[in-house]
Amino acid sequence: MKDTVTRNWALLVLTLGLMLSLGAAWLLHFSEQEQLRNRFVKDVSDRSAVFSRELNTSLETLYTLQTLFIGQAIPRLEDFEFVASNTRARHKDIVAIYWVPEISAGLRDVFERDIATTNGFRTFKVLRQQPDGQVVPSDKASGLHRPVVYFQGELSQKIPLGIDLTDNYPVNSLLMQAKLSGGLTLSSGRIALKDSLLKQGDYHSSMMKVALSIPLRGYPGKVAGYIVTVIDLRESFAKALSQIRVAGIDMKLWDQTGVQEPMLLHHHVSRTRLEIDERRSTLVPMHVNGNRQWFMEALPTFYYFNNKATWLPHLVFVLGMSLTGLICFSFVRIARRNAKIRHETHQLLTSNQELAEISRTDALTAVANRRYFDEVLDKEWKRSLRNKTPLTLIMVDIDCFKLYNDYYGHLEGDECIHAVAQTLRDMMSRPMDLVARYGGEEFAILLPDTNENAVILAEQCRKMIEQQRIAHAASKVSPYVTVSMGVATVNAAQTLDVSELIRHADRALYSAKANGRNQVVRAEIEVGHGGAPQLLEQNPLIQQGSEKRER
Ligand SMILES: Nc1nc2c(ncn2[C@@H]2O[C@H](COP(=O)(O)OP(=O)(O)OP(=O)(O)O)[C@@H](O)[C@H]2O)c(=O)[nH]1
Repeated sequence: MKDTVTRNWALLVLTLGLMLSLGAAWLLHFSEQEQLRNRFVKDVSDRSAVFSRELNTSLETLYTLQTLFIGQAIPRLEDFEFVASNTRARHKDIVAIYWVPEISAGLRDVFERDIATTNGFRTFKVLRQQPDGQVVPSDKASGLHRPVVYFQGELSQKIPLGIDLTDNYPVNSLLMQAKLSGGLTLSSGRIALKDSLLKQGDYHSSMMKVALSIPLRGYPGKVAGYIVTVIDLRESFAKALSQIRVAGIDMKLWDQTGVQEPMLLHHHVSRTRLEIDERRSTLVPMHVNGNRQWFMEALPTFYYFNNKATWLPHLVFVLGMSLTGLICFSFVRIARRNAKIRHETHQLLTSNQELAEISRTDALTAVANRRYFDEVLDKEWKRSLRNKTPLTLIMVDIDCFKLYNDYYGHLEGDECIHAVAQTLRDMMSRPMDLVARYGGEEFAILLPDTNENAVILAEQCRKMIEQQRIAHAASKVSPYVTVSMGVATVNAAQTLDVSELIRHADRALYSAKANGRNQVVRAEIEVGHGGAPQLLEQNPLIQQGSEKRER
């Protein structure tokens, strides 16, 4: 029972410990992840801000090219190249710059001549691309021309000078939007100028490009123009990211202007090149000039979070479980120690009981010894006094026992004493009746709450012993072992001493002996006015044994 309680308590402590440890570890992990998440959003916002700033700075520098057209309608190639190459030197993400004037077909000849004259060219022609890919001088009679006149940039971006961009739909629409907005205008998505024009060449599809235009005014005859640039977003990213060292995040730049499907402009792959944790991606709006809605999508790799997560939640869990284990262990140890103490106490109690039993038992006869008899007599006497109940004492003595010893020897004598004691004990039916060895071959029987009728029991005992037929060849009374008994019954009184009871029972026994042994004699006692008991007569009313001998 106690073991089950201990086990249940230990289980309860274990369960609570497990729950608390798990809870604490989970809370810690959760708050740590929350912190990492916030840090991630901050990192992404920082990147997006730096990237926007870098790109805007590059775009804004294009306004400087407008200075070329102050005070003159057609700048010289030399001047254009100087300003454009300086701009590109400062902004590595600008890979090419074009000047694209807008002229009416009627003014084409004048314009071609002015370009040639301004730059000392032998000739300059506005070109158009035929369906077979061949480039020929334009023969358009009406409408507008938007030819590429000056170019500064990487050769991979170079297209034939003079080519009319009105034939190129995506670029042409970009120029018209720029004209409408009157400011910086970003193209929708990527436009590969050269591919669109020639459908051949050394264009690198991995290069992400964005076109920008600035409307220009001033040419006689209401001619406007544009500056178109090609921006390598990879460079813009690289430049921006070099300022913020955050590893483990993939970035995607999306254009979501108007209602169109989001268009992927650029995908920056993290240097770690590890697996992406899509669930934690986040979108950040970009603030880039050019009338477009761009978004930065940040996709963290598992590395980003795992690398920053600490071992603290694990440590808390392990420590919690260790503490729980320690408590359980101590609990079980204490319980075991208690069980051991309980067991030892029980053993001690049993031993004490055994010792007490031994201390009050006569070793030869296994009935109560004299010491215990005295103890019980005292208690019963007091009880008799309290309850006003009679108390009877029977003194028993084996007849002619000296002769028995002499005849059979002491060992046989011991056995005889043992047999008589057992017979007397077996005759007692009530648990409170006590048979004790009073000394030598003499016994005392204490019968609480018993009146003079005790002589009947005494006589039955006497008979029973005689009927045992224990041979006693030397006896003067009978061929078998017999006993004489003296019975005394009193009602305890304050004035009476317990020794009186013994004395009267002794005297009655003496009478039984004197009267010929093998008989029961009852002491007649009366308490006088002075309180002293008096033995009125010793009544040998119980007949002697049937087989008598000469004394
Ligand atoms: N074997 C044995 N003998 C004992 C023991 N205790 C006392 N005796 C003997 O019991 C005898 C008692 O004898 P007595 O008191 O003279 O009386 P008795 O011979 O029985 O004669 P009556 O009592 O007059 O019938 C003595 O010889 C004791 O030695 C004992 O434990 N074992």
